[in-house]
Amino acid sequence: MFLINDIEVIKIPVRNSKEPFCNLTEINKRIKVDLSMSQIASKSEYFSYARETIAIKLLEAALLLPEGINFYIKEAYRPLQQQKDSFNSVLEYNRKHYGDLPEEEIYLETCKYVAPPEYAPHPTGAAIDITLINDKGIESDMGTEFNATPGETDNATYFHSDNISDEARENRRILSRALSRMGFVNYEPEWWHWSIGDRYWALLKNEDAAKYDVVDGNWIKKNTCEAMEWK
Ligand SMILES: C[C@@H](N)C(=O)N[C@H](C)C(=O)O
Ligand SMILES: [Zn+2]
Repeated sequence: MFLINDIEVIKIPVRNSKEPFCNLTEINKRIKVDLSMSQIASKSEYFSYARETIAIKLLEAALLLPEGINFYIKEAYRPLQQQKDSFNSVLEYNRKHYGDLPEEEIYLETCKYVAPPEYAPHPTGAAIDITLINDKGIESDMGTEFNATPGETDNATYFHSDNISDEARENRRILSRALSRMGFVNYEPEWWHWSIGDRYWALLKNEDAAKYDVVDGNWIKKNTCEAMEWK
């Protein structure tokens, strides 16, 4: 398993595709978005936007889900400043919590949970944080809360953790089967984090480069997908 800051990941070049962003709230009723934003730090108006390829592949994946089960997006695009703030605050927390560990290990523990801003996929529009929800609005049991940390869950946030119930394991399998078939890759320390087109994806898929560079909200505003007939 690679961490998001491993040398094999960060040495991958980035191509800077000009691919537009799509609002994931507009795609299909099988793709729902947590509009409360209550479990994320970002207040960005573009938190539900991702690159067009992600939107297209997500739609295809949604149609593979069992009847009555839907995708539930928690966060997609995240501004770079938010990524910096989150990384620094988790690093600070870990310094207090794991005070007796060497700084290098504290840094690695932080990278399991939040990517260093220099290599982070959310500010490029390549990553989504996603879970499952039924037609009655009840989220599936995935074994941990969304955005729990490996440290506080005895590593149960790891996708392949054996430290979860059979039901949660089956729900993770449902999530993975649909997303993996459409080309998404998972970040193993977080069952909810999936991407296409970032460095992590390029490494796992043997691609010679990542597709997307960091953009800001002004760029997204000028480069949104044409309203298309998704459904
Ligand atoms: C903080 C969590 N939701 C997340 O997105 N982690 C990954 C590793 C990231 O920051 O890209
Ligand atoms: Zn994520």
